[in-house]
Amino acid sequence: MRGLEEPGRRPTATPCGCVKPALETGNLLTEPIGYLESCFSAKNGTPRQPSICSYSRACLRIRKSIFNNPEHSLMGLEQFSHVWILFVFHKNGHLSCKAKVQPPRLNGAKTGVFSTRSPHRPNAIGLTLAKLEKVEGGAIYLSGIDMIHGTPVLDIKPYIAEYDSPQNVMEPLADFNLQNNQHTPNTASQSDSKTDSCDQRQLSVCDEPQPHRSTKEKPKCPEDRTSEENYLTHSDTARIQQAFPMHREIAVDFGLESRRDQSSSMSEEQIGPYGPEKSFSEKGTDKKLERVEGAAALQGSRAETQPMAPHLPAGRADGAPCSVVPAWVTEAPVATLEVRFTPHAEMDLGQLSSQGESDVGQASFKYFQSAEEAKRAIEAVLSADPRSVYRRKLCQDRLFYFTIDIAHVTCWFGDGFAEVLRIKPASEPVYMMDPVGSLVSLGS
Ligand SMILES: C[S@@+](CC[C@H](N)C(=O)[O-])C[C@H]1O[C@@H](n2cnc3c(N)ncnc32)[C@H](O)[C@@H]1O
Repeated sequence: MRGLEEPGRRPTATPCGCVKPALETGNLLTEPIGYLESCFSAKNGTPRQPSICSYSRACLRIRKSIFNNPEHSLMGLEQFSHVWILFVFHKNGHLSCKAKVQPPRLNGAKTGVFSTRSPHRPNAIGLTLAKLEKVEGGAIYLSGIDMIHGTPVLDIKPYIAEYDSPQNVMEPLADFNLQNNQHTPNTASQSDSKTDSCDQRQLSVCDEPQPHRSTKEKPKCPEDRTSEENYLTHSDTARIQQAFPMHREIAVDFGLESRRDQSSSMSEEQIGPYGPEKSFSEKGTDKKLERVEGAAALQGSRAETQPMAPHLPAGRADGAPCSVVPAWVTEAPVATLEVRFTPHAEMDLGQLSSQGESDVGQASFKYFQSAEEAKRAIEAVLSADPRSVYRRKLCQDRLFYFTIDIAHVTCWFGDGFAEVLRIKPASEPVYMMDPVGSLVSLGS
């Protein structure tokens, strides 16, 4: 921002020599308002976005150390159907990130971290739009979440479509140049053909991101980028999607000009959902993905996102779009998987749900209301293919495990399907503890 000094990470002195308070420099010392009790105990199997599994449930109790009467802080919230949850990606493993990441949907292609929902960002803050099931005393109950158990929550804000959804905003679109019936979106930045060695990584471990360059370090490599404009005409409009809370999308083909010359295929690669790793281009092109146009171009040994045909949501009365996302956001890199349960797994699930009724001391589901709901949740998680791209490509035959509620699920993946083999009680139910001295320091 022009005119504003980059505060860096040091306290800033005013002309009179006083040190500015941390708040003014943006070096906020946060204190979680609570720790999420979630049906997902670990990152593995946790949906990548809240829309994937509407049965994913969680509870958040406001800590008494924040408000003596936590219920006072939630007064009125029950009148909202959805809430924004701001939280810390506390299980990132490290406090560092890279300028470019490889989101799963880009199949190994890189894009700027700020154009993604990657957990690995300069301030490890997540933002989830969740359904507010109920408010009870000093606690809220949520569904459709993508956070793991124990996630420190920083804030809750009501979702207000009138403010939060561009379809309700009456101002002219700032992100588009509407000239001669052409939209010029702010396209993803495109690196030139030089290789940014900062971003070259070795593909060496399964599911774990490699150590990243600390954000405290100055970038060692110049970020040489040229931006390229991408034009869509109204008449060429390709897809309409309407953005509602919880991602109800309506996609309508409107046949737009795609830049086939630049972006005929997508690649897929990752370690962990966002681990920037060896690009898929190094391993050849996945035919299945070629249908996804305009999302990522593969250049030599690396893949970068290219300017692409954005998806236009249903427009306003004047025909202008309300919001735009690049095609890679809405085009799934792999088809939705069919989910099967072996008879053994079905039996396991039945036993698990009835355990609470018969066995003293054994808990039945904590977040699901029935075995049927648990089954639907497992189906939702698996049909979205929760594996990292690394696993998808290089560990195809390995069993995949995840824990949801009290169920420890073992499955395997075949061509176009996932099959649940076993469902056992999770060995360690996770109990919540309210850690003492749980200040999370941001930006310092
Ligand atoms: C891609 S992020 C998106 C989160 C949020 N909807 C957003 O856009 O900021 C969701 C993934 O983050 C990971 N995750 C969830 N809670 C986490 C936590 N507390 N610490 C680290 N990673 C977490 C899980 O692997 C999950 O699939």
